[in-house]
Amino acid sequence: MDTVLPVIDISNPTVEAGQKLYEAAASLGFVFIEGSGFTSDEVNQVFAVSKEFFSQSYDEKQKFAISKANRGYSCMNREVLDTARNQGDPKEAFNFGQFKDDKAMQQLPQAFSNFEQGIADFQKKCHMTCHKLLDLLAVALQVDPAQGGDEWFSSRHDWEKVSGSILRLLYYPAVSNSDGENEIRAGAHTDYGSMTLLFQREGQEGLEVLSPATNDWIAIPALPAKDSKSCPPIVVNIADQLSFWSAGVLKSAVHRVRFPLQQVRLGVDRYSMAYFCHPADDTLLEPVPSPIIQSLESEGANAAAKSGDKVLTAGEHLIRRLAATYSWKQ
Ligand SMILES: O=C(O)CCC(=O)C(=O)O
Ligand SMILES: [Fe+2]
Repeated sequence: MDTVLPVIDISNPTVEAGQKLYEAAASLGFVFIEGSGFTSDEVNQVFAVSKEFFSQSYDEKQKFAISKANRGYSCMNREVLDTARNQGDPKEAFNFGQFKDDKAMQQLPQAFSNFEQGIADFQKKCHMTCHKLLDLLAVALQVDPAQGGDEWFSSRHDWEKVSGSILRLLYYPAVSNSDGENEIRAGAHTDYGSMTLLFQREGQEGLEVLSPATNDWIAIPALPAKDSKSCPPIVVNIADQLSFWSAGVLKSAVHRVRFPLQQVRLGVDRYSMAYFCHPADDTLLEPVPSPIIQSLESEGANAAAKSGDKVLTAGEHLIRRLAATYSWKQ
């Protein structure tokens, strides 16, 4: 399929699929994947409970207000993704932290506690999809087999270990003013972790990526599913920690959400879901043993290692970023 982004079938994770993923990750940093194994039913069920939750009153939702651990409900205008704009995003979100033995480690509103197993399964499947993508990237980057090879990245994203990984449900209410087209729904930002999976719905577009080559905003479509059983292609983007780690070889692209004119006219809401995959908190963001990455001595983790500075862990890296977004004091 020809779209602004390549669509990579990962049902058969061949070296060619890995090469294609790597090329996309090293250029725009955004790509579509299909063949992930998610069914349309699985995805629709999570969208359904998301809608149920967000349709409740402010007071009801505020009972689960976001904690310093980055879990819970973030209300309209709470989050300032683009700190240069100094203006909150007109969107709502609910963050699920990690589950343990299929149980949430946070208090859940009823819309979600009624479907706890479904959310736990969905989150784990997201994480395992990221493992698959990380393995494909490690192959393409020729990571030294003696030091972990294909599993160099995924072994640092152990599902059982504590990490900043978050499943986030997002709700962007329709805008009523005619100038809505110019409204930014989620300010320009890069994501913080290793990579993000983004589930969108047809007819609710709005995601845009800044092209490093032309400095233009590229509208990302919401593609239809290839058959009635599978979910639509999922957007994957590289995030800051993987970019830093790979000495900038993999690109963490700036993106934002606005409402295209057509959506404003129709008055549609946008619902999306993002899985932010992070390394385990205690992972050292040290140089990757890849011949492609090692030569870049003045970048990211390579430069930090060379300067003799303390090597940051993924957990420390994340705390710095969250403090900026939510104006927390460190
Ligand atoms: O809702 C979207 O499409 C994107 C959201 C996003 O980029 C984020 O929450 O980091
Ligand atoms: Fe994002």
